[in-house]
Amino acid sequence: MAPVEERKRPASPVLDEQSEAKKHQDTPKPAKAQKAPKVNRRRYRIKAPEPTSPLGVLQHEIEEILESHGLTKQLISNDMTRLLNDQEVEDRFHRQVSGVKILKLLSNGDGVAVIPHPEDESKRQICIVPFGLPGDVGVIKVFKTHPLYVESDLLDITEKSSYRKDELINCKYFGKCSGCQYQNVDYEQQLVFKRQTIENAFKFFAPKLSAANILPAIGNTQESPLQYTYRTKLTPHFNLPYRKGGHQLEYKPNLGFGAKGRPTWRKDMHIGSGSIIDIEECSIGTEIINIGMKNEKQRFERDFKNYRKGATILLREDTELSTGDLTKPGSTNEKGEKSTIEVTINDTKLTKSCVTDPRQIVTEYVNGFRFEFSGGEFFQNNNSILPIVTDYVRSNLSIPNSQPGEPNFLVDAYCGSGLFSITCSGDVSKVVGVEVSADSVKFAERNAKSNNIENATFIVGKAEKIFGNIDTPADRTSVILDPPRKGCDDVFLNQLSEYHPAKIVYISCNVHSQARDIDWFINETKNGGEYVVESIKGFDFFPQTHHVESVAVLRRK
Ligand SMILES: C[S@@+](CC[C@H](N)C(=O)[O-])C[C@H]1O[C@@H](n2cnc3c(N)ncnc32)[C@H](O)[C@@H]1O
Repeated sequence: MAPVEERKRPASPVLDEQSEAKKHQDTPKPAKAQKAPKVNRRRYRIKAPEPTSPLGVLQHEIEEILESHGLTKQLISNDMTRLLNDQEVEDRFHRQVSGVKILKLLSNGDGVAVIPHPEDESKRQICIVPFGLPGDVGVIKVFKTHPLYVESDLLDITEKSSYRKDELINCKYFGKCSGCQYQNVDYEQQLVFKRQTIENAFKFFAPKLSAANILPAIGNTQESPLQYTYRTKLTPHFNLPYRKGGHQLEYKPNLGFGAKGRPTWRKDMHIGSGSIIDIEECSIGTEIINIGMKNEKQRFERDFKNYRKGATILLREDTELSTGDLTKPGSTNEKGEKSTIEVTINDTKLTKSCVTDPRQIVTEYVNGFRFEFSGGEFFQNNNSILPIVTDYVRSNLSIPNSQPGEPNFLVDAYCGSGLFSITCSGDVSKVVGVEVSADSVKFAERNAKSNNIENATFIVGKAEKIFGNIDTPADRTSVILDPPRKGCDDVFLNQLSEYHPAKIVYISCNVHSQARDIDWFINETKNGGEYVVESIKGFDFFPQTHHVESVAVLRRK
């Protein structure tokens, strides 16, 4: 293959907030009169966030709010060095405010409001209010200040949003646990919020495609068949305080999930105020995962004194045919017996158990295919939606204007243990999967074999290197991309463009990096301009949370 032109995306834009804060740090020092005692002034350290990380996305969302309220960055910027060095200023800033109206939702599911500045009547603050819904009016407490926004806890709701249906809440920890954001929103409305998240992602991160008005309308978000009890993996964790001399801990630390501040708006909720909430059960986890949680919690109550530092506990659902190997280790109850449950799906009896060892082999069934993978490696977490997603991806691989009998090929970049390679193998002549984890490739090969798939091969390596090994004709090849949250890098996108496949199906758990990659691929790579974005559609892998998976289909014009 000819050498690929190395074009690079520009580095992260320098944040205005950085220069703003730097300005405050650089204020001239007063002229030396007499030697004053040295005061150690604390400086605000600024890290430029990765543009498509939650903090990077927030920069765009703040800009949009400012624009819609006729505000400028100067009107909302906070002098962080003063705040860090003057207790009085800090007290003024960290305060209770009433009558705060939530204006909109951020892509991370938090509400956002504009509140008065505590020092200057002409200024305002952008205030993030977790668990606030657009239209809610309430009392908040500001507890942390940043250069361009403040964080708060929702203390009370005085006027309810029309979206708010608190009677739908299914979990006693909702409203404090950082896991779910939307339990009190109709499921149909959750799907609408997620479509809006994708629309915003393309507006913010695909500015050229948006300005050219050539993106398709974002499709309706595909619902998940299960809206609770769907998560096949949970990872509760605990922290241990530092103990001088390694003294044993006398009290049991909380084991569960992170708390989202200290909100008090749910008057029927009485749980402690630690940074980790002690969780007994999680309503989005599957039944066997919750049984595993109960077992591991009991074990932790007995063993916590033996731990020297905090840890995360793996809970991963394992599904075996009831006639299969049931001797595998799994979470055990207090009598030392392995916990299992029996379910029947389409007349097939299955036994479910909960794996806690990251090195143990886990089994899952998707669309009649059997998958094995290491408990600690990546596998999708909502089994109920996987048949729908894999069918959708498969149906979008077909090459336009194909004649009957013409061969077609599939390259599955970032293939993991072969989920898409295997479920889509029936429709193509040959599949090549590539994956950086040698362990996952080992399982992809094993999964192809155990499912009697003979047209799939797998390569251990970086997706960026794959095109040197691909010999299938590009105009008969579709490429699946399913990268981690950070998306694809420039080297990969340049190579993909050079290879010039007939179809690209880009699956992503971070719609922001997906939008950025598609904009860059089409506008900045050699052959990118020859592609059209055929469709973009969200899939709700994580009901009750703000997360959305997005599938974008690109084809050569
Ligand atoms: C979101 S997962 C998708 C896996 C698979 N498609 C599935 O659905 O099960 C992303 C995968 O990309 C792999 N990965 C990360 N960086 C990579 C790279 N540079 N080249 C190839 N694979 C990579 C990870 O190990 C992980 O298995």
